[in-house]
Parts: sequence; C-alpha cells; structure tokens
Amino acid sequence: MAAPGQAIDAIAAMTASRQIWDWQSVYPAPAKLNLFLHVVGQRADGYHLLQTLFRFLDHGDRLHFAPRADGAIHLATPLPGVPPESDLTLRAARLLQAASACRQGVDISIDKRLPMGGGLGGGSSDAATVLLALNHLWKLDLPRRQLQEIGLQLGADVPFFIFGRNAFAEGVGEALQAVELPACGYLVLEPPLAVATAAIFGAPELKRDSLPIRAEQWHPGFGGNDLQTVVAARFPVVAEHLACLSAFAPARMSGSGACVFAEFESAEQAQAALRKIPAKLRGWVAAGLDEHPLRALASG
Ligand SMILES: C[C@](O)(CO)[C@H](O)COP(=O)(O)OP(=O)(O)OC[C@H]1O[C@@H](n2ccc(N)nc2=O)[C@H](O)[C@@H]1O
Ligand SMILES: Nc1ncnc2c1ncn2[C@@H]1O[C@H](COP(=O)(O)OP(=O)(O)OP(=O)(O)O)[C@@H](O)[C@H]1O
Repeated sequence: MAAPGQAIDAIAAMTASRQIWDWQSVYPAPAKLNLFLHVVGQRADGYHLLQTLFRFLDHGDRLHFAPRADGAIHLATPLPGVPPESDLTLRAARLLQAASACRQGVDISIDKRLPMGGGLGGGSSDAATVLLALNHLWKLDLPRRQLQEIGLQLGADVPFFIFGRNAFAEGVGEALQAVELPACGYLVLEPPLAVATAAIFGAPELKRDSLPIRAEQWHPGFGGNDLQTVVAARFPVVAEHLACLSAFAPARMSGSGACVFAEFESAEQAQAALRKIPAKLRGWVAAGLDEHPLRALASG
C-alpha cells in the first residue's frame, strides 16, 4: 500500500453541517493546489507577477486555540526547524492583535499534516486560519478585506485562503476573482524534499514571460506551471514523481513544489490510481472543495 494519508480528509464533512465555532472547535487549514501557474512578469521589488488558479482541497492541517487571560500569544506545538518567532501562525496572531488593539491572548496548537515546502500552501493556510478563527473568537469582526491585507504581510498565498473561494489570481496572488469549479478528486504525491520558494523564483533559468490571459479564458487543463521546469531539473526526484503520476492522468506540480498532483473525475478514481502507485511513494487523495470551511468567519 502506498503510505499514510490515503483516507479522504474529513474537513468538508466536519464543516458541512452548521457547526458552531467556539474555543473547543478544531479549526481546519486546508491545502491549496495551483491548477496552473504562469509567471507573467516581475515587479521592481523583485516579486514575480503571476497568473494562477487556486483550488481548495479537503485535506490539510488542523489548529486549536485556547484563550489566555494574560494577553500573551504562545505556540504550544513548535514545528521542527521553525523558530516559534518565525512561525506564520504566531506572526499572524500578533499582527491581528496589533491591528485591532486587542488585549486578549491565545495558546495555538497545530496538528501538522501538510508537508513544509510542499507547494500546498500549508504555512499560509495555517496563518489564514489563525486570522479567521481569532477574528471570530476574539469577537473583532474585522472585514475580510482587512484580514486579507494583514495576511499579505505574511505571504503571497495568505489572501487567497482568507478570500475563501476557489479563484483566478493575479498580481503576486492577491488580486482574486472567484471561479466555480466542478467536483473532482485529486491524487497528490509528496516527493521527500522541501523546496525553498525564494530559490525557485530567483532561478536565472525561470521563464518569466508567459502571456497573460483573461480570467474567462481559463478552462480545465489550461496552461502549465512555469516553476515546475526549474524544480524538476534541479530535483530529479520531483521529475520521477511527475513521470509516475503521468501514467494515470496529466500530472503537474503545485506552487513552487515539491508536491505533484493529477485530477480525476471522482475521489474514487483517484483512490484507484493511488492503489497502483509504487508503495515507496507517499501519496494521498483529496476532494476539491468549493470554498474554505471557515469562510463564514469573516464578513464581506
Ligand atoms: C508559488 C506560490 O505558492 C503560488 O501560489 C506563491 O506565489 C508563493 O507564496 P508564498 O509561499 O506565500 O511565498 P512568500 O512567502 O510570499 O514568498 C517567498 C519568496 O518567494 C519569492 N516570490 C514569492 C511570490 C511571488 N509572487 N514572487 C516571488 O518572487 C520572493 O523571493 C519571496 O521572498
Ligand atoms: N505554520 C507553518 N507551517 C509551515 N511552514 C511554516 C510555518 N510557519 C513558518 N513556516 C516556514 O514557511 C516555509 C514554507 O512553508 P509552506 O509549508 O507554507 O510551504 P509551501 O507549501 O511551499 O508554500 P507555498 O505553496 O505557499 O509556496 C517553511 O519551510 C517554514 O520555514
């Protein structure tokens, strides 16, 4: 059998019912896929201008929050290799506290399931979940737009997670238009390495002149991932995972890698493909979601 994580995550099931979100709840931080990702230019500050199609997955990290009366913000579950002060969850909570002049504190716990440096937006999603959850738990009622602005200070992917709908994105990923996507299943493979996003964007060989399209021109299967060429050439294990997945359906890398994915009509079909993948490769199946399970926690 191909390694853990095969069961479809229960994020959608957990949140489909009218859940009352409170301090006892487990707050999901779903993964995203970039169904395509084109680099269409570069800003004066070095950041790259992108066009991408973001999709939420029914699989991700889970966070828990406990109130603190002393106003401190504390991470109860530091991640290996990430000093707590740099953890995006802690930084998100501090930014929110400062922006709202809030005097409440919190203990944050993360059940980390998404690979770090995997291109699935794990850290960004954790940060967005902190902003959405604490906006609700601290009763701040900041509008979605303001949470997105705070999120952008933490990373280019964070505004999408707060926006909360599958989206065609431009700019560095902050200019978002909602897109309706069909239900489908994804098989995701996790090559055993963490890719440093900055190094891939900084690669001299990166193609930076893909032709921009209008959002309406996007269709399933459109385009490719411009970062994939760089990552697959530098890390042969990523190319191997892409080749393996391509035997079942067109395969692509998400974000700056290392994870690769293929789309199927249903999660069952994706599971059938997963059963045929060599057992030494780590992979799992997830359903595409229509929206972020916590979308209702911000207004606007
Ligand atoms: C590759 C994507 O995941 C696609 O969704 C995102 O563009 C990356 O988003 P992210 O992980 O939130 O990345 P950030 O933490 O904002 O940026 C990491 C580094 O990647 C480079 N970077 C990032 C995004 C971008 N549009 N252009 C860049 O050149 C910058 O050097 C930046 O310092
Ligand atoms: N809560 C967090 N979870 C994961 N990584 C974090 C977190 N806080 C800080 N980081 C740092 O951010 C880096 C990128 O992590 P992340 O898992 O978001 O990468 P990614 O999936 O490649 O993201 P993207 O798709 O946005 O490029 C990690 O290597 C780690 O150093």
